[in-house]
Amino acid sequence: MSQTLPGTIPASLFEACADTIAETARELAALGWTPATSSNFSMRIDADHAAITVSGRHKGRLGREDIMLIDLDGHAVGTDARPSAETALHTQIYRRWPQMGAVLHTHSRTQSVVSRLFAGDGVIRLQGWELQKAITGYLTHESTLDIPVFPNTQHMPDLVAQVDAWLDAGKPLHAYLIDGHGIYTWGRDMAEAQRHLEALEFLLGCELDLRKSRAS
Ligand SMILES: CSCCC(=O)C(=O)COP(=O)(O)O
Ligand SMILES: [Zn+2]
Repeated sequence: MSQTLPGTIPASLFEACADTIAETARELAALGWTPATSSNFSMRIDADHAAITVSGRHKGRLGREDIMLIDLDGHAVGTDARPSAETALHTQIYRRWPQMGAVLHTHSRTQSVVSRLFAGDGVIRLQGWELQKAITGYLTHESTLDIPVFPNTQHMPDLVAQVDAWLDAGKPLHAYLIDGHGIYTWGRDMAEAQRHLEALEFLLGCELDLRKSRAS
C-alpha cells in the first residue's frame, strides 16, 4: 500500500504517529487484548486528519504500511487502503473534542465478559477504586465514573448515534463498552489514552471479580 500525503502534512509527522500506533498496538497485543485482527487505533494528525489502522490487519504485527491517513469524515486520503470498519467511532471523538489526540479500541476477555454482564444495566458505575484517579479529571476514589454499555451493531451510524445521545444528555464520557465487543477510550495523546485503557481494564477486572465472589 502506498500513502501519499497532502502537502500540509510532513512525512515525519505521519511516520511518527504511525510508529507510535504500531508500538502501542504491539504492547496491547502482547497483553492479549487484540485477538484475531480485532481492535483499532488512531492518532490525530491535524485539525482535519487522523492516522488510523488499515482494516483487518493483525494489530500485534503492524508496520508503517498498516497505518493510513483519513479525513474526519472517515474517507481515505492519498491511499486505496480501507480504513478500520469502525473508523466512524474514531472520527466522532476527534470531531467532538478538538483537544483529543488518540483513540484506542480493544477486545480483551475482561472487556468482552463485563460488557455482556452489564449490558442489561446499560452502564457500569465505578466508585471507591483508587485507580479511578488514573482517568484525567478524577481526583478521588470517591468520585463516580460511569462507563456506558451500548448494544452492539454492525451499523456504525447507530453506534455513533448512541454515543452522541449520551453526550448530548450532558453526561461525562471517558470510555464506553459495546456489548459483547470491546471498549473505546481516548486521550489528549497516546500516553493518556493508554493510561486510560490500562486503568479501565484493571477496574473492569475488579468489578468482574467482585461479581464472581458475591455470586459464590
Ligand atoms: C475480527 S474483529 C471484528 C471487527 C472489529 O471489531 C475490530 O475491532 C477490527 O476491525 P478493523 O476493521 O479495525 O480491523
Ligand atoms: Zn472492534
